[in-house]
Amino acid sequence: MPSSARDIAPRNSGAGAADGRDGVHNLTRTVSNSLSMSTSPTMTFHSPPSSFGARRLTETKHLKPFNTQDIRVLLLENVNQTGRKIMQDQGYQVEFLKSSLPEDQLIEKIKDVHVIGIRSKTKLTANILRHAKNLIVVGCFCIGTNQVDLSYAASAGIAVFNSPFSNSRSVAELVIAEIIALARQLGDRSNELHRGTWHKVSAGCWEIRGKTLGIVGYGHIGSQLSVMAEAMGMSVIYYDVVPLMGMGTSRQVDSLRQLLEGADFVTCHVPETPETKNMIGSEQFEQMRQGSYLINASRGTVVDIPALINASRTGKIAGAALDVYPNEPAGNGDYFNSGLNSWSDDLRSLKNVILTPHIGGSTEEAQSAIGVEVGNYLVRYVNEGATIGAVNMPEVSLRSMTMDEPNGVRVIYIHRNVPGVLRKVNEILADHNVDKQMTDSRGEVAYLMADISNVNTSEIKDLYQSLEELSSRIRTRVLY
Ligand SMILES: NC(=O)c1ccc[n+]([C@@H]2O[C@H](COP(=O)([O-])OP(=O)(O)OC[C@H]3O[C@@H](n4cnc5c(N)ncnc54)[C@H](O)[C@@H]3O)[C@@H](O)[C@H]2O)c1
Ligand SMILES: O=C(O)[C@H](O)COP(=O)(O)O
Repeated sequence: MPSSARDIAPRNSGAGAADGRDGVHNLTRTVSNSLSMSTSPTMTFHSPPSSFGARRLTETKHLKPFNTQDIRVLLLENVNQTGRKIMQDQGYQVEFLKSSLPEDQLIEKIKDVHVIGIRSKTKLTANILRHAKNLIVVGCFCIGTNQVDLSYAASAGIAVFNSPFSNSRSVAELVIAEIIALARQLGDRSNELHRGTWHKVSAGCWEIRGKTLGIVGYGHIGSQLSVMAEAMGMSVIYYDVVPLMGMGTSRQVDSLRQLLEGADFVTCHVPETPETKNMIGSEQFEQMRQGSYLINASRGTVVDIPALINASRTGKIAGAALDVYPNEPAGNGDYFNSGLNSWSDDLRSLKNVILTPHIGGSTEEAQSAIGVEVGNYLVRYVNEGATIGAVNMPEVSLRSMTMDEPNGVRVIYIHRNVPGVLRKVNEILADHNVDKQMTDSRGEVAYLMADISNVNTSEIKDLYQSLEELSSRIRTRVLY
């Protein structure tokens, strides 16, 4: 892969001479600058000279906009270096922080950036996103997207991407380890010997062969786990809100109650939603088998922790493993001593309860794969406007920008999904040759992408302004 950053950088200074669109370069800068003050940030890029564009498309994964150095990226929560490198290689200005940020600091930082990369801790609420005047895209370098107000982001023209399954295997493997660790009380034995006590015991310790695993939420993680558990001789039942084909000989049950009554180990793999909040509470612990085990590596809101403490004290459950908690801290350091949760001391005092700091997806393999996947989504969105993989926008892509066409321009128009918009947009585009166009909607937001050729430099500003003036507009981008 050629180093496109070096190919392009020198042309930045002499852009006009190289691409023959000298006047446009300055004009577009003016448009961009004035717009960056408005409530509707728009970014307009310069393409490389057309004679290079087509070649670059075949040689690199992404078409590189001309002024990549203008793109400002904020990466929080120690996003893997693979993702960081992908963006640095594009020439973007990348700021990297190891932890999340408190709301006030995040609001200050987010005002300036075009791209933000986060993991599960950074809450991007509507209140925070309202300040993100230049932001065009959010990358969740993880599976969960519950930390982002997805519908607000869409309504503000901000696309959100995640990595839907790159850490699924890591989570499933952790859960397998926990099933055995709980069955054999490994955590307690290890702690005892660390303190110097030899406590050899078989009472209450079991093989997992022949036991039943109940999986709540049979998605990417649940189904991986199902295969591994059966390979170790367990029977698997699962409960999910949608009918799903079971792996191996696993079997779907009709209700959560049925699962709880039939499983020796219950493990949760559902997303954080209003329906899954406290999904496992006092009533559900009552329905579980005497001496069974609970594992939660999904989200902290799914299990009612005081109810779990009670179930453990009464002996209803013989053990539990928690990887996720309500109110997780922004970075490494104090948690249970921080006074965030009233139940911390009670939880810590329980026998055969394994507590891990949200490490389900924290393996070298998973983090590196997530960095590559989300990094590529972000670059493709910034450079080409492609929304394939977005979790809050319709998925739209065209095969390539018309860089080999004379004066080719890509128009991206994110708009409210109301009648009559396409007619108005196409009236605006009517004087040009529309080579390709695709549009799709998702809920209240629609996304239109059109590649048009033969756009004279003097026409670009008018084209942009005309689209901006339509009442349906959420965001206009013109890439060229
Ligand atoms: N501990 C970690 O580090 C870690 C890592 C990755 C993911 N996670 C969490 O695990 C969750 C699951 O991950 P996944 O990749 O398997 O997700 P997924 O979307 O592939 O699967 C989730 C499943 O839950 C089902 N579901 C949704 N609501 C339900 C309900 N109310 N009752 C029953 N089933 C319901 C869905 O139909 C789906 O099949 C993620 O949302 C994330 O929050 C945690
Ligand atoms: O949603 C996820 O992928 C997991 O919860 C992992 O989150 P993390 O990247 O913050 O560890």
